[in-house]
Amino acid sequence: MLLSDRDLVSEIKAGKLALEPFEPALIQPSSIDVRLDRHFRVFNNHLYTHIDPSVQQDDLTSEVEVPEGEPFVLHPGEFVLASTLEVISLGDQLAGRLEGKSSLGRLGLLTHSTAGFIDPGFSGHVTLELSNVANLPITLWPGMKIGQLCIFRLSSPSEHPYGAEVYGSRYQGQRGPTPSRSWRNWRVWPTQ
Ligand SMILES: Nc1ccn([C@H]2C[C@H](O)[C@@H](COP(=O)(O)OP(=O)(O)OP(=O)(O)O)O2)c(=O)n1
Repeated sequence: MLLSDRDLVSEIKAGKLALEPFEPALIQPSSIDVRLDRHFRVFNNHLYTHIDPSVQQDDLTSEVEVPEGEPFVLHPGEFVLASTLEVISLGDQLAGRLEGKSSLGRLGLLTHSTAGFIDPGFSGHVTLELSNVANLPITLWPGMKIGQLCIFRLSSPSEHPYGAEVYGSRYQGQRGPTPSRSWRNWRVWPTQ
C-alpha cells in the first residue's frame, strides 16, 4: 500500500521512517521530495576500455564537490552519480521507491536510470543516477528538489531487512554518491 501524506507523518512520528535533515514542507500528497547534495561522482572514461560488473574497478569514478553557490553542469548524454541531501532510513515494514520530478523530467533530466528501489531496513544517503537526455546542458544546484520518495507498507515485516548479516547489504550506511560495489556472488546458478 502506498502511504499518503498523513501516513507518512505518522510513520515519521513513530520513528519507522526518517529523513535527516527533514523539512515538513517537502511532504507531497503521497510522497516526500528529496534534495540534491553537493557531492557527485563522474566517470573516468580515459582510464578504462569498458565497464566490467564482475570486478571492482576502483578508479572508475572520481568524486567532485561543487563549491558553495555554484551548480554542477550536466552535459547532454552525460551520466553521473549524485546523492540525496537526506539520510533516509526505513523500518522493517516499509519499502521505498525513488521517483523523478515531473518538472525536471520535462527538461530532460533523469533522476534514476534504473535502480529506484529502497529496501526495508536501509539507512543512508540514496545514490542518484543522473542523466541528461536533452540537447542542452542542465545546471544542477545543490539543495534543489531532485526527486521524490514513495513509501510502501509491506504485507508483513521483512524477516531479513537490508543490513542483516544474511545479505551483502553493500550500500547500508552509504555516505554520499557511492560507486557500484562488485558482487562476490554476481552469478548464481540453479541449485540442483
Ligand atoms: N538509486 C538507488 C537505489 C537503491 N539505493 C540503495 C537502497 C537499496 O536498499 C540499496 C540496495 O539496492 P539494490 O538491492 O537495488 O542493489 P544491489 O542488489 O545491487 O545491492 P545489494 O546486493 O546490496 O542489495 O541501495 C540507492 O542508494 N540508490
